[in-house]
Amino acid sequence: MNQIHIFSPATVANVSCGFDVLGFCLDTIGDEMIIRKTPQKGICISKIEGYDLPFETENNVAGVSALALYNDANPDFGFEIEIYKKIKPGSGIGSSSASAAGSVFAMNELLGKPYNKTQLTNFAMKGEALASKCEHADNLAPALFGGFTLVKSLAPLQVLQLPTPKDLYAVVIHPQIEIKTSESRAILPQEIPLKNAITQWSNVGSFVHALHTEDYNLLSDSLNDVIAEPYRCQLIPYFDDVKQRALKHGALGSGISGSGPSIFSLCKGLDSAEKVKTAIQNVYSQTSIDFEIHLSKINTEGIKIL
Ligand SMILES: Nc1ncnc2c1ncn2[C@@H]1O[C@H](COP(=O)(O)OP(=O)(O)O)[C@@H](O)[C@H]1O
Ligand SMILES: N[C@@H](CCOP(=O)(O)O)C(=O)O
Repeated sequence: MNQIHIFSPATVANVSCGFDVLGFCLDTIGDEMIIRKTPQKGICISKIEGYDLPFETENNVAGVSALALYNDANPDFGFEIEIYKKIKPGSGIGSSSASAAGSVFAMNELLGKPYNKTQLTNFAMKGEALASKCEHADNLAPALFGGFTLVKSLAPLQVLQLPTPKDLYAVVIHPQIEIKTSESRAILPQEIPLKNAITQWSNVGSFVHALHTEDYNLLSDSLNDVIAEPYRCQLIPYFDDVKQRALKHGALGSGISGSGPSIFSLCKGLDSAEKVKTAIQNVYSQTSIDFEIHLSKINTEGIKIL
């Protein structure tokens, strides 16, 4: 095989209670990428459609993660990358992660799969660090493993794949403003009160338990963030209105998707998700802010070969 065409999905990181550790994968929005072998050695980004992003390998997250794998594998040929970008950069639904995970997934396939998913996540973290100014894997892991994931540790990297309750749907609303992950991280305090830490780790534990037991009430009760949301919500216009409206119309819970500005809601069943979608899109319809809205099943497969 000399060429591969993939769908690299958008992802929701943090999931309220799991800052930098929890994430899940969407199936209705993602980038497409075509990666092919080239006789000349090295990594080259030959095409980018959709958004204006750097072509230089070392300035594009897809290129940086590709280089990390390439330098380790050291093949006697090169790779050319085409990116068809559908996820707006700075969206909070893992735009950079889709590119970083996509390039290493595709190269691994073309090399005959020498690396496992954890190793691919490690290479992709080098690319993600270019965008976020620090390494984190909570978008990469769900893109590469599918479903819900928990990043147990970064060094050594340990990713746990969590179960996905079968009736779970996500609604993600994306007001069309850009929030850079690096800037949204910079406003967070470096230290947190013990009281908040206790609340947060009890929520992460109970959220993971709820996924295992398909306990939607517990899941709903655990979707609470006392660490990042109080600071980041100020960057997102009408955040409280969206959250309250989603809850009122039956969402299990809502929160900031990744570093924002997207806002996710988790819902039990398609009917409920459709009601929540209608209710929250009315919030931004009454303002001058453009938005996109996505209703998605949880994508348990992750990146797909097209
Ligand atoms: N292939 C790429 N896809 C998306 N963003 C990229 C890519 N390469 C570099 N970037 C840069 O990464 C930043 C967007 O990443 P980030 O702030 O993490 O947004 P998101 O939350 O959508 O991933 C932008 O500054 C963008 O120029
Ligand atoms: N844990 C990170 C997740 C960033 O996600 P993104 O989709 O905004 O890149 C953070 O909260 O900073």
